[in-house]
Amino acid sequence: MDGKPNPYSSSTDLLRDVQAALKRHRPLGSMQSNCIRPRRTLLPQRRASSTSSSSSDVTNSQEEASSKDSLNAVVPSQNLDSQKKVQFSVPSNAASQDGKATELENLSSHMSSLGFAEMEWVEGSQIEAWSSSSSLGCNQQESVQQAGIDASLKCESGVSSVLPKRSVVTPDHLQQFRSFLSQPATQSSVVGPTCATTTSVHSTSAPMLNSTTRYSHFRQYCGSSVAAEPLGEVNVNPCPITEGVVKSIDVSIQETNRMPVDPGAEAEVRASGSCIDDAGSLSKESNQSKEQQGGELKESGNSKYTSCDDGKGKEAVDVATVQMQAPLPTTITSSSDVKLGSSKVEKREKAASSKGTLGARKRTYDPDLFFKVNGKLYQRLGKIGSGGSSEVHKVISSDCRIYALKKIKLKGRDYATAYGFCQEIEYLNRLKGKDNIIQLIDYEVTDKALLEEVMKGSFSNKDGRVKDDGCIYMVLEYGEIDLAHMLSQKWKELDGSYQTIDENWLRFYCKFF
Ligand SMILES: Nc1ncnc2c1ncn2[C@@H]1O[C@H](COP(=O)(O)OP(=O)(O)OP(=O)(O)O)[C@@H](O)[C@H]1O
Repeated sequence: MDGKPNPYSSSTDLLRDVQAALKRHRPLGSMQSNCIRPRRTLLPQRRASSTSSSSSDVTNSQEEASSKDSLNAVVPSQNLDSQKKVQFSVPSNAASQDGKATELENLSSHMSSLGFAEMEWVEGSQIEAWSSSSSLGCNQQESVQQAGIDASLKCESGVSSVLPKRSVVTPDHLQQFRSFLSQPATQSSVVGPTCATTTSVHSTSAPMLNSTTRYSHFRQYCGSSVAAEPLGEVNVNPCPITEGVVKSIDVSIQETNRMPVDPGAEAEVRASGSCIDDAGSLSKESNQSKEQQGGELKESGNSKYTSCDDGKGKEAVDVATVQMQAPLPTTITSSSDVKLGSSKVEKREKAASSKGTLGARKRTYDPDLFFKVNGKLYQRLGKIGSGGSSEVHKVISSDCRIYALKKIKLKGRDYATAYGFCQEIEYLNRLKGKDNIIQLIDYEVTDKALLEEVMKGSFSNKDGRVKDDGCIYMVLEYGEIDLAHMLSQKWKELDGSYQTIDENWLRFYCKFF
């Protein structure tokens, strides 16, 4: 036919070749899944014919072609278009697919002459699919140039991973592709995941994102709320952002150092200082007032800090109060100044009210809970015992020491008895520093004239009685046990027996009591 030598000498050879061709190019719809393998054996031929495609490209293209075959088999209505597109795409690829295309052309012509019309469809669809898929690979620059497309842009923008899935490259597709390429590069990030990082370059949301990120960095590393800088500065270059952060921090620090000393704060400092003094004296009197004093000290420390950090040393703040200062808050803004102002007023009112309360408590205390001896308060912990004219209580002092406080009521007693009670004080004073003697820590006789006579050794008012509600307070060392308790316990142990207390035992313990 057409004057060309007929390679098929007989119909048997022709049929054998046709069967071989059918095996190689049978549509996937009529084949089992494992029938794809013989087609892969043809890869060396295609690879040899292709000068620019890599092995991976060919493999991918072939697989795409297989899927294309199945698509064409399922949708035969596209057969006519496919045949047309074969004529469109084959010439561009025929040169590179020399052996394969020639063989298929020959087969096609012979099959058509023999009336195998379907063979032409299968062949055409196969070639079209193969050529279309291979022509859309990243390295198939010939087909890409035919479409007027830059292959590098296709590969970089990730189009290569999308287009091969399309059935055929039609003019509409090419037009869409051209319009796609004419769009700004920012949208390429939407198509290809590899360009996603470039989205923020032209994104309108990027400034907000950057400023937010920068603000969070401020909060994270500086812990201060600094006014946001203009967005333009932020988005031009990431480096200035860092500089801006540093500058802003410096500004905030300078503002901190330049904070003027508030006269009100100074007065507050002095007021809190005097309050400390008062509280210091009160701490000796009451533990409750001491707790309040601690709260007062904390407040004064906080309020004092802003005025003391001026670096000029104007404020003569004692070391103790400075050590109690709270850490400097890094947030210094106008709003914080307003808050500081209001807090100062509140603190002043609070200090005034607390000072009034402290003054009231300074004068009054619960006599059932506290004993006052020579201006010192002792809190009652419990009653130890009682004697003929007194009662002894276990107490704790302001320096947290435990004592025994003996209280002798003088009201209504005759003067001679009261005089005898006061002599006990004199004797204990004489035994100060002696071993095995309970030490007298402190004492107070409310009737000062009585105590003076006792100390002088004079006794003028023999028939008189103590008129006032006088008491004798004696602060003693606290003894765990005394001889009386030792003897009572010993008698309990010997109760019911005919034994008596061992004299040696009695001598031994009498040395300690
Ligand atoms: N310093 C002390 N430490 C511990 N307990 C004490 C102390 N002084 C007294 N007591 C206890 O208090 C109780 C009463 O003591 P107090 O001195 O009043 O007793 P008294 O001397 O026997 O009586 P009075 O002296 O009135 O005749 C005693 O039983 C004693 O156990």
